[in-house]
Amino acid sequence: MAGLDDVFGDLFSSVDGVALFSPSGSYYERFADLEDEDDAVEVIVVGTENDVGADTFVELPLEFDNISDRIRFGLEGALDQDIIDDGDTLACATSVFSDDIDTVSRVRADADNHTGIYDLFARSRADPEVVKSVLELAIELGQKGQKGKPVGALFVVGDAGKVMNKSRPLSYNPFEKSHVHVGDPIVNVMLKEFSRLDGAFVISDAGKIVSAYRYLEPSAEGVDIPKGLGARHMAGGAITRDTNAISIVLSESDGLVRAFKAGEIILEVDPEAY
Ligand SMILES: Nc1ncnc2c1ncn2[C@@H]1O[C@H](COP(=O)(O)OP(=O)(O)OP(=O)(O)O)[C@@H](O)[C@H]1O
Ligand SMILES: [Mn+2]
Repeated sequence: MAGLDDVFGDLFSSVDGVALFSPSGSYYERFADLEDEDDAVEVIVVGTENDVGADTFVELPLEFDNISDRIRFGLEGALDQDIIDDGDTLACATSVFSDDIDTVSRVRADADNHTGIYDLFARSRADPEVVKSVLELAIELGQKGQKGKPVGALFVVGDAGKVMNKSRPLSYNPFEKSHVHVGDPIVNVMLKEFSRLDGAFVISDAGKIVSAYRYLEPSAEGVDIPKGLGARHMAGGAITRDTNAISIVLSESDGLVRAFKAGEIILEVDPEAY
């Protein structure tokens, strides 16, 4: 019988590179030595922070709990930064069951299979930090709800002028004359408080809260949303096709947070998993 090394070895034989997801220092060191050899493979570190000081690094906006999202983000980022080429095969080493790396996936970086998860943060009109703050806020809101009750919310981020033109007020805008930004803890409390109210929040590229209570009126032709979801998701998806905004939607009915770009769902996260 072939040894296990022979069988599992196929997972990382003849790969073009190795992607290490949030490796510990000592784990990374073992690869750094390998890189100095003649038949060196490229070593890419992917993580929320470059703790190990790797030369080749792709920054994650958050530790995706879903492994395929995590790997896709890393590979789409590496392709975008020209670290790897379309068609390259990578051994992606990540942790699933503990903090240590315990899993290797052999993945081909296929530009045609592009999900847009990296573009959502790095190539949206809005500042990546703003996208990240809004996503975190939506996840937090999904975990806690409002006073224990599940709550829904719709955040439209970026291209605010155009978004305002494709929407109308449902009520007095509490952010009318204010200059407040997402990410500020007090503002986050206000946003959570106002999430009980109808309509969407409109946020600028730089994170300024432009309006609450906005009723979106994009053309929804040809926008598909999962069954069971309604007007909030339809409007949230469609506005990202009509404008260069992205949207982040927390569903009151199924509790999931979804991000839309160009009319498509790019990311779906379960707040309870964070
Ligand atoms: N065009 C719109 N613009 C802004 N907000 C909207 C729009 N349509 C609906 N909403 C908001 O979404 C809320 C929920 O609507 P609906 O139940 O149809 O959406 P949904 O997609 O099923 O979302 P959920 O999963 O949260 O129920 C409404 O009460 C309203 O506040
Ligand atoms: Mn609904």
